[in-house]
Amino acid sequence: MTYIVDGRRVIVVGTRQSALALTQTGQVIDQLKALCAEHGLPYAFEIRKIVTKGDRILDVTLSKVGGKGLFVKEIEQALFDGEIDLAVHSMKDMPYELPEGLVNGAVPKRVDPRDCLITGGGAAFEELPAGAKVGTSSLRRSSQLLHARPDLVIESVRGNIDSRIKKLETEGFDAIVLAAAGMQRMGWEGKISSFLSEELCVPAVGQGALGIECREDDADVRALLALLNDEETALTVAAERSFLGELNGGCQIPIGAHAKLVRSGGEGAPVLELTGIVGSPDGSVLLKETVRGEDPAALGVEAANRLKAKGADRILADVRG
Ligand SMILES: NCc1[nH]cc(CCC(=O)O)c1CC(=O)O
Repeated sequence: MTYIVDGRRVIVVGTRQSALALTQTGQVIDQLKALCAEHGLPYAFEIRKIVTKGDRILDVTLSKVGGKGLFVKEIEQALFDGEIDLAVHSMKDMPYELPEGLVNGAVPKRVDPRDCLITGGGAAFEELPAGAKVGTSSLRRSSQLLHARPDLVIESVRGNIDSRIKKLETEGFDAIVLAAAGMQRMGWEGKISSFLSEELCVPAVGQGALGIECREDDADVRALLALLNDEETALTVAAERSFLGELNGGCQIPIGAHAKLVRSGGEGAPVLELTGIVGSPDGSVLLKETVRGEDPAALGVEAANRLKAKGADRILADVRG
């Protein structure tokens, strides 16, 4: 199955065709090439573009179709078929459970996890006029923004980040909410008007991080990817994903979580702090818990259980309908 050119194994990297997917895949390949040079590893890389079901129906309401894994199914099939050897995903779009035979080979260092606003005049959240029209299709964002500012009018805006930014003007929004990470990876930091603090708007699970999926039995690729893994990001993302798993969440559900290291592993085990939220889409209810501990999986479960004790299950059942 391995493909050799001039005595070097060619690692085929699968990607979706959106500008963001292509950009972040290219950035990961550049990092892998640098690691190969540094460690004297003989690999070459090739990109293979894959059109997923999610890309074909982007303009249909994703939440109605049941978005879970919509962007990853074809990519996983290509991994199983040996058509590709690894795939770079935005962590927040990666399903909680990977199929048997595939693993997340690396969690590279996370970039900015916050959400940000793109506005016409560069306004901060607090400066948005009363009744401002804010574009987001994320129930997590609408819940938290309406909780802070019930006067806002939230309207859905879909598509890739470039088309969402265009809709700021063409559809008369006062602001569009996007993940800062996507803007940063595209080199569009300059278009960010202001950031939403992690206290005001708890980010999506894994926001700002990537995951790199590969075959469990591909020893070459796993050894290479291990060099790209960032321990701090892997730990914090593990806590956030444990929280999401315990609440049975997908990406169309008003759940957010953000973990950070509050004591590095210098003396003893690293200590994590995890904040999780579950909210109603209209912002009338916003449940939040912050917990600290050493075990990421246990921390996610603890935060989820505390929210369940406050009624999170009922909110989620209402959203799921
Ligand atoms: N749901 C779409 C998506 N998936 C990943 C990112 C980029 C940010 C990231 O990698 O966390 C975005 C865009 C956005 O939410 O604005």
